[in-house]
Amino acid sequence: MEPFLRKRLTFLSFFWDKIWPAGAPGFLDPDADLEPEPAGVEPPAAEPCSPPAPAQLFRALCDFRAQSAEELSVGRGDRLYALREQGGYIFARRLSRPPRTGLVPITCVTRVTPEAFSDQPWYFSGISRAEAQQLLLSPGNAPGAFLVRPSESSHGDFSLSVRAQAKVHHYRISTAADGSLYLQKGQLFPSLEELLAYYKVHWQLIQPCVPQDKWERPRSEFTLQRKLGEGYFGEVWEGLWLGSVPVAIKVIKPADMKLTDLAQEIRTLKSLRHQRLIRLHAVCSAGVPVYIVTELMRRGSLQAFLGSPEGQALSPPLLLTFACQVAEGMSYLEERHIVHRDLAARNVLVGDDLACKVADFGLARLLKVRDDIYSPSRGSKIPVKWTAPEAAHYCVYSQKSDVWSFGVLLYEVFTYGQCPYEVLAGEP
Ligand SMILES: Nc1ncnc2c1ncn2[C@@H]1O[C@H](COP(=O)(O)OP(=O)(O)OP(=O)(O)O)[C@@H](O)[C@H]1O
Repeated sequence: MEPFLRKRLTFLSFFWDKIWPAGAPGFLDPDADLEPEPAGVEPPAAEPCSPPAPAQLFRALCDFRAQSAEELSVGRGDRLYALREQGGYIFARRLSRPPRTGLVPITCVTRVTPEAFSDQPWYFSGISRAEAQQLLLSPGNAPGAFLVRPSESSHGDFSLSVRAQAKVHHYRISTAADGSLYLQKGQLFPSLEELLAYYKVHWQLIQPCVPQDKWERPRSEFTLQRKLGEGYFGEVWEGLWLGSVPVAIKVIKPADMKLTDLAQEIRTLKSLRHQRLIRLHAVCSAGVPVYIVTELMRRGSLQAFLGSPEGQALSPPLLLTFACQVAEGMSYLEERHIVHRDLAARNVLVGDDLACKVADFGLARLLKVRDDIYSPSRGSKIPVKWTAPEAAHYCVYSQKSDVWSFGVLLYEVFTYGQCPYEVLAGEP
């Protein structure tokens, strides 16, 4: 009865709380009727069996007043669960306020993605359960500190990690069939914000976790051993971290870079993690030159590798696996709304096991602040042969211009590293 009423009449939650007080009064109670998130594999949500894909959740960007019986009035911030898309509308169920269904213009709504929370102090994207634990137990955080992170095993769901004295508890935030969120069965909320507001009161979630910059390391921990190459942003060195871990160290030329912009880009790099993207290990950004420390890819750039005797001997099916790996990395960037702007075989790196990883995805965005250099009027610094016409002519970079560059990269891959449009003078 209670779960049924709570689920159907969410707007009366205050009233249900009076009749059925919350399951976890006072401080954190790990034995409450919760979906604890066990280490390793998270349990499937107990109810219901088919939660909606995150792509079906929308949020209203503005107020919209229904003009006809088929339309649905929404207020800015309302959460909507799209049942279908229909021309320029979504036919949706409103999750906030009294639930109703109807048509809402697609221009008034935006899909809810984890990135939508990136401004929230409690939302930590791209961190694992173990990292959340380490962070919450670090000095600077006290009992009651909490954070929300994307679930590692259940795509589209979230997990809540909460510090209680010297322990951290992890709870799965599940999504019900109608798009509502819950920690305790039957205790449904239309949005993550409302769920947290409720548990802040009932569980004393005291303050969002204070981030520790685990990437920031002293420069003395790194030794430069061998110069690997040089690009627009500076030199790249093979080196050792704490005398033993092999790493690649990009030594940023201070002259060309506004440090505040660089800091913003480094923040982006820290939030991106995918097996097909170069992995950031550490940053030394106190003082100059700034070091950006990444995993070392021993076979260097894909372009150079394809031109080497070993590369020239590769079979076409292997070349196809290279292209697929790059596509996977780029697809992840697209999901995160990052435009690479400089995709080319020279910016893909190859590891010992022939794994390919996309590199320079964060730094390429600094082209925005290098307009004086990359603008079409100044011309020569644009990698013209890889750049889509609208980007080259009007500086309009998008996922579509990245797809253009990917096409050129395919040419490089299947010609074993030949330069595209070889008849055209000028490089690149
Ligand atoms: N993580 C890495 N592991 C191994 N080698 C690397 C790594 N990163 C870069 N390199 C080597 O250093 C060279 C220079 O890299 P960098 O990213 O600075 O310049 P680029 O990509 O060639 O040019 P630009 O940055 O101007 O587009 C690369 O061609 C590659 O051979």
